[in-house]
Amino acid sequence: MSKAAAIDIAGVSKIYGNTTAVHEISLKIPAGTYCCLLGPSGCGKTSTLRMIAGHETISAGDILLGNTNITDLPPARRGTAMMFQSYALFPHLDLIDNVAFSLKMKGVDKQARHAKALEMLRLMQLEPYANRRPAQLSGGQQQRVALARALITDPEVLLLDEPLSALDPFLKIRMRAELKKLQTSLGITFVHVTHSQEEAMALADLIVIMNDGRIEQAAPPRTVFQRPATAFVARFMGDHNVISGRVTAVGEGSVTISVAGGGDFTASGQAEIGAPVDIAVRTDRVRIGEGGVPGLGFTGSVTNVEYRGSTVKLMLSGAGVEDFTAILSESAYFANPVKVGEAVVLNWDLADAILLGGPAAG
Ligand SMILES: Nc1ncnc2c1ncn2[C@@H]1O[C@H](COP(=O)(O)OP(=O)(O)OP(=O)(O)O)[C@@H](O)[C@H]1O
Repeated sequence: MSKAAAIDIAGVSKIYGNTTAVHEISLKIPAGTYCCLLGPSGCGKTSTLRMIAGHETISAGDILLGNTNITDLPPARRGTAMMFQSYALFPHLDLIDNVAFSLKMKGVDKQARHAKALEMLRLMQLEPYANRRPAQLSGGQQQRVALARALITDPEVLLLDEPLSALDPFLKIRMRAELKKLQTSLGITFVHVTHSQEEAMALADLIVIMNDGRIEQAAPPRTVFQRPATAFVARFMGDHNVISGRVTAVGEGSVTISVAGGGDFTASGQAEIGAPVDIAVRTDRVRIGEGGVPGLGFTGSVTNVEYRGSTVKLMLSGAGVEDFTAILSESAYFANPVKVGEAVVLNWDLADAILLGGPAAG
């Protein structure tokens, strides 16, 4: 196997006619990283992956792999390999010939390419099926063939476009674990496109959250969860309430905001008085039914209760905030069960309310 390479994306844009799909993004992915490009449909993640692969021209900027500028290199000379969403296996070829295909294109003789294909099939625990055709395999096995086929060229970087999207939920979780194991054992750089927050959190060393052709945040999963950089990230990851208001007071490392027609809330961070800002409050850190500190809670009316097994999700509104979510442990909820329409006192700690950057709702 080759060694891993770092990827340096420097001021890269993708323009299709009059659509700018990717706006001058810059990102460094260290060698050997499992990187997930995450974002809603149309945010530009597939265009970014395809530009790294060389399947799409780069409208502006440069992409480097290690020390090599690959911007104008053809796909086969980049040191990357791509695994496609649909696997794109040849139905009339057996697994050996499917896996050996790219070596055949390179003119490698039959004996050598079959030996290498068998080695790849062994790595994927598919050796017993070497003479089968793709239709005679399960979805998970077909995916492993596609992986073997991508890895046969000893890439420094493996690019994966929604590799788990065609699998049923159980297989998805199993294959997710296998992908992680494979990346760890090969040690090469993986760039994996997904629209699933859960998948990115489970797999990535580095999550890159994209929105409308731009990078909102690039950070390890735990940082994304604990310190979302922007309101978009906080909402997209779904573990935070986002409250919009204007700064009315500043303290040592904290700000207090006023919500139009509603309450005042304090959060850690710094901003200028009068600035429109967003703050995030962790949904799992909200307590109910206790007296609290002003600015770190409010009295809300329960609009929905969802039982989720180990937790209970409450939806509330009040103090100018709509659709506020509180995730309580099952025991905390059932110690004091509240019903739709009841008024509930909510509160949290300053550490669980943070000021967000990026464009504020105003
Ligand atoms: N070949 C193309 N020609 C014109 N516009 C395109 C082309 N490919 C993509 N786009 C547009 O560029 C934007 C980004 O597309 P892209 O496929 O990169 O997003 P994505 O985040 O991968 O979305 P999805 O998750 O739906 O695949 C979209 O607005 C899309 O319509």
